Order: sequence, then structure tokens, then C-alpha cells
Amino acid sequence: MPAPDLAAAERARQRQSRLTKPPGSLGVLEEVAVKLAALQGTPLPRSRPASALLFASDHAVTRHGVSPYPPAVTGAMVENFLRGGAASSVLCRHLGVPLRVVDVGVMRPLSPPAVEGVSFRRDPVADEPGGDLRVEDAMSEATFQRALAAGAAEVDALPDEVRLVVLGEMGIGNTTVAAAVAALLLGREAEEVVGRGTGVDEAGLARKVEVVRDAVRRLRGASPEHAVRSAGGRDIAALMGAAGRAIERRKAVLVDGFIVSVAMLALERMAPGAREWMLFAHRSAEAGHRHVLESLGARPLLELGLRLGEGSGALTALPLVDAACALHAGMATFEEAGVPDKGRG
Ligand SMILES: Cc1cc2ncn([C@H]3O[C@H](COP(=O)(O)O)[C@@H](O)[C@H]3O)c2cc1C
Ligand SMILES: O=C(O)c1cccnc1
Repeated sequence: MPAPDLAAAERARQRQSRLTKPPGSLGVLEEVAVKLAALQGTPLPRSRPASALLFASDHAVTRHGVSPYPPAVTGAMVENFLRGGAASSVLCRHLGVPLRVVDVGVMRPLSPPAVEGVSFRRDPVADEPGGDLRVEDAMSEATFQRALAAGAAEVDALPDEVRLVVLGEMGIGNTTVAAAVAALLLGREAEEVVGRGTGVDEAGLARKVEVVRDAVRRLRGASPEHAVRSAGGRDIAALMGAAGRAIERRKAVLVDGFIVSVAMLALERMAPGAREWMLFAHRSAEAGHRHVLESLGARPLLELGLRLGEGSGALTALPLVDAACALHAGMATFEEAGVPDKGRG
């Protein structure tokens, strides 16, 4: 992973100290601007153009009744994204962010997009089999590598000037998948990382815990790569590949909720330093998210009780990142505005 540019960060920090406000009075917004300066290697960083990538996959683990919704929702929601009716479709339209939906494992064939600003691709990795993480590896080594590559290819296809990549996922069963990966990476018990996802009842929650417990029993002590390959999903792998390539190309990554954060934790474990390139949008209501964030040393921008996924939390936080950059670039300095600074007459 490339190193952030500390000289650019220092110049941004100095600029912050000369803007017409008491030092530190813009709080985290100042930190966001300084962080982006380090990543982009410039004292005047930008949040735009931003681009959203959503990876969608089904998961064999849904056969254990771990979600209140049927697996068919995954494909149906992809069509909803493409027609402009999903939460993230609305947010992308509202914010002027192009939305790219990538099928890396949806069982049902999907119809192409009909809305401006939205595009779709089915990656060939979608035709490969996915295993039930409770009893078998979710991906073969080759499928895992191809899913990583599918994510990386999407970032390579983005225009060079894109500064910020927004990541999201769609896959019924994904809070179970993410919990299994998190339990393995964090060495935590199933109960600590399993949550209600889209809203399972007590019996559903107990089934999720059992499934994750079985996966942990099967894979305890696995390397990060083995953990994510055997307990993850093609969408999680594609998220890792996309973030890894974004970072190589010095683009910042705006991280969504629990599921995307688990993918980012796996990436950080496989490529230490990756987390320096991530902005964490929000703390999801999903129970395990706080452990994942804590392990990444991440303080998210928002805590709104969101528990939707599909990049919706990241998109909700984007205007804050826009504001941080606009303030940093656009405010006058004390000198420019003729405003007396503290300690000067
Ligand atoms: C209509 C609908 C839209 C969604 N958009 C994102 N998710 C979210 O819910 C799923 C994870 O929850 P679980 O593990 O409980 O299945 C993922 O697809 C995630 O993106 C949705 C779920 C539903 C039902
Ligand atoms: O935080 C998330 O990513 C999340 C939580 C619940 C359901 N889907 C996604």
C-alpha cells in the first residue's frame, strides 16, 4: 500500500490554522480535509468526482434461514438499483454520483439498466459456484482471486480524476457472512459479532449464531486470506479488490456499514496500511460493527441508526466530506480577510 503524503498533510494543517476560525473549531471536518490532503498528495484535496461501486452476490448460507428475506431479494434489488428505486439509487441521483452495479454472484439473470447515471456489468465470476460457509469453503482459491480481480477491474475502469470511491454491497445473508469473517479475523465469539441484520427474530438470531459458530469451529486459526476465502463471499472479495486497487491509485475509499467494514478489515489484515486510505462513514446499528471499527482504529463520521447496506451510509456521509473540502479550499485566511488573529492587537 502506498504511504500517505505527510508533507501535503502538514501544508493542509497549516492552511487550516490560518483560516478565519478558531483553530480546531471545525472539528472532524478539519481532520477529514487534512487526511484527504495526505492521500491525494495536495494541500487542497477534493471529494469529487466521486463514484459508487456496488457489488452484488447471493450466498449459499441463506439455506439455514439466517435472513427474514428470501434470497430472490438480492437479484430483485439489483434491478431496483438499475431502475432507480433503491435507497442508494436515490442518494446517488441526489448527490450526482454515478452508480455502477456489478453482479459477482447473483443466481437469477438480470435485465440491463434503464436509468441515466447507472451502469451494470455481470462479471464471469458470477457463474462460479459459491459454497455454504457453515460446512464448506465459500470460494475456491481461483474464484477468490477472480472476485478480487473483478473488483479491481471496476476501479481501473473509473476515470482517472475520480478522487473518492464509495463502496457498497447487496446480498441477502451478508450480515451472517460478514459476522463469520469478523469472528475469525477478530478472534471473537459468534455472539459478539452476530446481529439482527434485516431484522431476524429470536429464533433467526439463534440460527445465525449457530451457523457462525460452526464456521468458526471449522476455520479457527485460519490466515486472514483463508478466513475471507472460506467464510466470505464474492461480493466481499470484490470489495477488497476494488479498495485495494483504489488505494494503489491513490483514491480514498468511503466505507459503508458493517459488511463493507468487514471487507476492509480483511484487506487491512492482508495489506497492512490500507486503512490509512479509508474514511469510515457511519456506525451501523448492526451489533458487530463496533468491534470491527475498534479493531481498525476507526471513528466514523455518523451514527444514525442506519442498518441498510448497499452503500447508503457512505452516500449519506458524502456531503460531509464535500463540506470539509469546500471549507478547506474556500474559506479566507485571517490575512486575506483582514480579520485580526488571536494574540495580534
Ligand atoms: C429489501 C432489501 C434491500 C436491501 N438493501 C440492502 N440490504 C442489506 O440486507 C442484506 C443483509 O441482511 P441479512 O443478512 O439480514 O440478509 C444485504 O443485502 C444488505 O445489503 C437489503 C435488504 C433488503 C431485504
Ligand atoms: O451495516 C450494514 O452493512 C448492514 C446492516 C444490516 C443489513 N445490511 C447491512
